[in-house]
Amino acid sequence: MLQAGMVNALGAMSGTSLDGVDAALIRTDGVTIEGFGAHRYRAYSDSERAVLRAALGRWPGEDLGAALAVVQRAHAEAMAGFDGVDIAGFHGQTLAHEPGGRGTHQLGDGAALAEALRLPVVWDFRSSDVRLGGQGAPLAPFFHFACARWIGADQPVAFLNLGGVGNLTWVDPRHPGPEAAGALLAFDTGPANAPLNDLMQERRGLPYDADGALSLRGEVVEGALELFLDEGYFLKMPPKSLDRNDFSLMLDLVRELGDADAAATMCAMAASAVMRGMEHCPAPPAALYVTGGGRHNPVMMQMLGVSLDCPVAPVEAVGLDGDMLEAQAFAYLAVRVARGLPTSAPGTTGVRALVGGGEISHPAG
Ligand SMILES: Nc1ncnc2c1ncn2[C@@H]1O[C@H](COP(=O)(O)OP(=O)(O)OP(=O)(O)O)[C@@H](O)[C@H]1O
Ligand SMILES: CC(=O)N[C@H]1[C@@H]2OC[C@@H](O2)[C@@H](O)[C@@H]1O[C@H](C)C(=O)O
Repeated sequence: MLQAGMVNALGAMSGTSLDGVDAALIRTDGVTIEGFGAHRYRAYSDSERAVLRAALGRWPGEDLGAALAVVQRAHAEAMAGFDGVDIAGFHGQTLAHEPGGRGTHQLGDGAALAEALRLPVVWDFRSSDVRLGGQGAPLAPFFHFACARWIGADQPVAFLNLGGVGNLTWVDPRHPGPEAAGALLAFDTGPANAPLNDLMQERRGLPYDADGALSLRGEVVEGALELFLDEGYFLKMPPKSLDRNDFSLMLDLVRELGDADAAATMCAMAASAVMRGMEHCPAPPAALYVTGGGRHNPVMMQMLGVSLDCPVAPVEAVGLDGDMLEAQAFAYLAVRVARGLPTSAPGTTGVRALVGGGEISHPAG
């Protein structure tokens, strides 16, 4: 087991948007963040993305050779050449997520990556949580607790990740640690960018609505928004988590709309899902800090700002890097796993007791 003390951890994340791999260094003992280091983004090529897209929804045992080769190559490239790394965290690519059913599937071979990088690699972070009755997601909340301390928060704050799917963490940093009952409440809010990306691909042949250019020109269609908010998911109490395509109905709801109105309405759906999610928070947070690609969409940000009762700002406002926060999270979690510390709790994934998820692979010799 890794001894207590500060180490340099390199984390990598390939998110549900399938855009590429983020890799980032942090210095931590798995409790406190001492500082952040170098980072890199390695994009998937169009052909690599097509291979990964075709593998979505597949489970271990199915034909995944081509997708696995893409994941391994992209991560080996993204994570190579960083100086002074002690340990690595490898999330893998989520292909399927069905916590109450078949489980959760992150494609990736940590043992092979440990050989390629010649580093100890922590991987398969979510399975044990699911096996013990948890959602297996979100897992960033323990890191968010450390971030709240790092930014000097002395009252509850919230972090919102607007990735393909949205997830919200409410943190009370006055507790002694993230494992304390009541320190964290976290869950997936609903779809964020994934359906908007699918719309852009379908109608414009573009991967996403860059800087909200199309959404800015549209009007929100209230009828479609109301139908969306009728979904039972929003009434469900946390814990709750989503697969990328759980809300494919969203595209159907905007099918008859013009491109700009459809895009604007989808932004409103993502923002309203967050608004509904905020109702679950035990107390209003002092601020909501937004991370993930959606913070670059001014329409989504503006809608959040007007609909929430607390200040809304990108995480950069408090000195964090919203493009790298998830990669940093899996670096931090890798150190926790290696030190035998928990990575999820009843308030984050709904697991019955504290769980430290993840396997550790060491390079041979
Ligand atoms: N400049 C921009 N303008 C508008 N949207 C953007 C911009 N940059 C990124 N995005 C959106 O953010 C998405 C990527 O976000 P991010 O990298 O946080 O997602 P992810 O990590 O793949 O997803 P998840 O967190 O669900 O696993 C893009 O697919 C796009 O929809
Ligand atoms: C199963 C899975 O990969 N879930 C992701 C996804 O992307 C956002 C949201 O859905 C969140 O639940 C999670 O990722 C973040 C990093 C998390 O675990 O905290």
